Amino acid sequence: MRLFVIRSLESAIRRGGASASSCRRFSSDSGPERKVAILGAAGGIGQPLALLMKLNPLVSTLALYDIAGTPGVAADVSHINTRAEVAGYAGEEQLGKALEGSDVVVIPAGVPRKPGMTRDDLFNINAGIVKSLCTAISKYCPNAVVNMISNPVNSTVPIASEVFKKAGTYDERKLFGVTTLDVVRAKTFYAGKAKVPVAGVNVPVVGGHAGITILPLFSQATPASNDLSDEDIKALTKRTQEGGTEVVEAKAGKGSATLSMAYAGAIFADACLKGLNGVPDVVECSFVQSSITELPFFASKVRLGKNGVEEVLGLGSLSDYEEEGLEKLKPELKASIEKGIKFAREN
Ligand SMILES: NC(=O)C1=CN([C@@H]2O[C@H](COP(=O)(O)OP(=O)(O)OC[C@H]3O[C@@H](n4cnc5c(N)ncnc54)[C@H](O)[C@@H]3O)[C@@H](O)[C@H]2O)C=CC1
Ligand SMILES: O=C([O-])CC(=O)C(=O)O
Repeated sequence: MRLFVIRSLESAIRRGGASASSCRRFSSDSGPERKVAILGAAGGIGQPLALLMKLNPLVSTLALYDIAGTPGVAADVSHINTRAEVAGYAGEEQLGKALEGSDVVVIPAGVPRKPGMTRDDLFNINAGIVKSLCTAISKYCPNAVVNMISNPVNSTVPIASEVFKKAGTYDERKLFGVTTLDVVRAKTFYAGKAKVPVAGVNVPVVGGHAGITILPLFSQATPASNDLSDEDIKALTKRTQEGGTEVVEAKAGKGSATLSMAYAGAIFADACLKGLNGVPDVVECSFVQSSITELPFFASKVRLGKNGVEEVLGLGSLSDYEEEGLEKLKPELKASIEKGIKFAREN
């Protein structure tokens, strides 16, 4: 699954090189028609994510929406000779058209962090953006699977759930907070430390998507490593929890992770599409409505299917260090969830 981008690139190149018919739509080996909409598509994440989704052979229609700038991004991406038909939509009056008929809506709309800020500092601006976009989703594509990237994810997902509930369109199986970047980071950092090939590494990351609420479960990492000390595990955990801040500081005021996030977002959207298409055993970590802890939303492994979440998988057995991390994260995650719910109910 991790190789889909490379495979897509390879197959795109093969098609491009095969014959003049490469400009036709290829659906025979790509499954059913699937429309993906990206909201915030002209942004730092949105643009590379648009590129990666254009390379995904499961996508037949790609709608790129932003408040401005999307016609240029769409014209650019549309020249790539892959299956997806691309259209750009700019401004609120075009949002309905962008959303109509969407199977998957990916939302990287909103402001990113600058050094010194927490993700929660983005709440005041991004909560309103997410609320208005979700209101439009409930109107124009109420059955779509929603992939929420906009921060703070720990609050924006609960906001989305409340908006959908108010509109009478909430299906808890179809709302996902995208935490894939935490998994991507945990895999990379673990592979580097354990000196194992990164392509075969798996690490579940649970909890939420901010600071200590990000809880990588290195005790369940595969392949297992006996060479890592408790100190190594603590350092890996901290680096995963602060991966976003590492990028924000390195970018020094020019935003947060965009390229790695686009990669992670493309992996997660691809998993959702595979699930919708009936591919069995598609499992990814995501922040979803959950009853595996006492918190109403929680990130854990979920099995994806034709209707979104098919099964929220349990946490498995945790080390003492992870148990401690789990108890520590709960108050912060609970407060962020409640903040989102309160905002949506009062605004
Ligand atoms: N879930 C995760 O793991 C991650 C989440 N993020 C979050 O993703 C969000 C976007 O980050 P970037 O792309 O770097 O920011 P950016 O500022 O480069 O792009 C955001 C885009 O959203 C657009 N936008 C603003 N209001 C909108 C609206 N009402 N409708 C549609 N589009 C709208 C802007 O015009 C802009 O093009 C931020 O909130 C950031 O914190 C970033 C990295 C990882
Ligand atoms: O750190 C940020 O603000 C962006 C983000 O969520 C991440 O990179 O994990």
